[in-house]
Amino acid sequence: MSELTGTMTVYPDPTALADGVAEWLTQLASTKDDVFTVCLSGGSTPRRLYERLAQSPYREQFPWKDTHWFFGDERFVPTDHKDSNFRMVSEALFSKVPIPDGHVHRIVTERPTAEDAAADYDKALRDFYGSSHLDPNRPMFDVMFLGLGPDGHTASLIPGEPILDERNKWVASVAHGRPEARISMTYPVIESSRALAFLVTGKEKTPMLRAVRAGDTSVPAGRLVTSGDIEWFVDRDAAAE
Ligand SMILES: O=C(O)[C@H](O)[C@@H](O)[C@H](O)[C@H](O)COP(=O)(O)O
Repeated sequence: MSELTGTMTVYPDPTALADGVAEWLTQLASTKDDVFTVCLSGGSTPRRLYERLAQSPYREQFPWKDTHWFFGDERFVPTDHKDSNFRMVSEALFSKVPIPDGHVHRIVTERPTAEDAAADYDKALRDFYGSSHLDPNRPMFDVMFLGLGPDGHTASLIPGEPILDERNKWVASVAHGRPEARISMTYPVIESSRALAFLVTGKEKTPMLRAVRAGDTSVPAGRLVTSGDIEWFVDRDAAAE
């Protein structure tokens, strides 16, 4: 049983959650005296956070020049496609704040196959990390943002997909993503984070939120194992309070 209890902060609604997490991330980033690395999630809940970060006071306070941005997963679509996570984050955040060139590390989907795109990003991560061995004492990310699907998926660690058993690759393709094939980080690299920050809103998530926090390893999110911090940022509906 892997305990994912962590710390849960309950906000009245998704708007308050976005502001609270923006504050948390800004404070965390400001304590780091060197490069700060954030891995982003897709989904509607994280989008509110990205939009809030682009507004005052975070727009002025956040250390954009010291931060590198990564993607935990991506849909295998062009970057101008409505389902692209990169497009979503670009519209919500990247286009509105002063991020230095080379600090956004997107999953390049303009490749012949999802497998090619995954292999490219796998190499890019290893190059950035500077090694092909993930040292538990040197996590790759300061913060890994994760959503939670009603079926217990997170990133594109989707029930029934071979990626759930992938322990060597850092990035793999997911043939049966919804609505398209996907590219996703695997467990080892997602777990190589100082903090896993789950963003969960809505009544439909309540059962899975409770199950995963209680350590239900029958679903993908419940199988995450980390020595880092676990932060649950949820709204009142998801917490069913
Ligand atoms: O690319 C994606 O869509 C995410 O990787 C996915 O794992 C998402 O985080 C969950 O499906 C929750 O999404 P919501 O927060 O929108 O419910």
